Amino acid sequence: MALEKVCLTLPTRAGPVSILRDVDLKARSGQSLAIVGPSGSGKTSLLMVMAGLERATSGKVSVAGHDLSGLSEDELALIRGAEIGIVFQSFHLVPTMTALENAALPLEFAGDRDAQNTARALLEEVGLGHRMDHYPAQLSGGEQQRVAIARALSRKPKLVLADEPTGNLDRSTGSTVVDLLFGLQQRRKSTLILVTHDEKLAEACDRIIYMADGRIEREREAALA
Ligand SMILES: Nc1ncnc2c1ncn2[C@@H]1O[C@H](COP(=O)(O)OP(=O)(O)OP(=O)(O)O)[C@@H](O)[C@H]1O
Repeated sequence: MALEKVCLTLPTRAGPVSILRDVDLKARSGQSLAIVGPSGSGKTSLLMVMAGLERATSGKVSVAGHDLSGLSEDELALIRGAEIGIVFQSFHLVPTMTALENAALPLEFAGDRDAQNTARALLEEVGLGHRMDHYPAQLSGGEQQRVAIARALSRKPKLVLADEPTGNLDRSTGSTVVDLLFGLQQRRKSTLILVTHDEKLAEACDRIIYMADGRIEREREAALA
């Protein structure tokens, strides 16, 4: 994943607002990065640009060797599905689908005939073998987040983006979810980029990126790296 001189300017009633300014960032496969910074500093916007959910106004965004800037919406959607896994704070599961159906969804979309079996194996891997046929409302927050992680990682994406993945969870459930996320990321050698306000979680990543006012202010290696 590489960002070169990425700027994001969005129109508002009060005129254009500069959200990201000249952001340069590179992350290798197998690396984990924490994006930290005050509220409104542009962390989520940065994640959205990396995910191709928001188009950079200028600069270059590359994911798994693809330059996202020149792509059509359809091409972007294909690359997002194949190369990028996204985990949100609020789990975004489909309420009318079971854990298994939710986890299998990206694989079904990709036409994978083995979708159900792969999803079943993934749910076992995240410790939910006994909850496959439960609906999201019948699962705890930590269990729902584990389904969301299984779903995000089902197509073995090279880039995993997580926005406050433990934000809605208590400390102990949060740390189970984090261990799982890091474990899967390391086994798959994917790049993990997460936005967090949790210092402990940031220190568990390889690098910590500090954002302020739409810019990368500084970065350092994490203490535990
Ligand atoms: N669609 C939009 N239109 C205009 N301004 C926006 C839009 N989305 C975000 N912003 C502004 O961009 C800035 C960065 O927002 P962003 O959500 O990326 O910050 P953040 O660092 O993730 O904040 P938080 O920690 O509170 O989630 C904020 O000032 C926000 O008000």
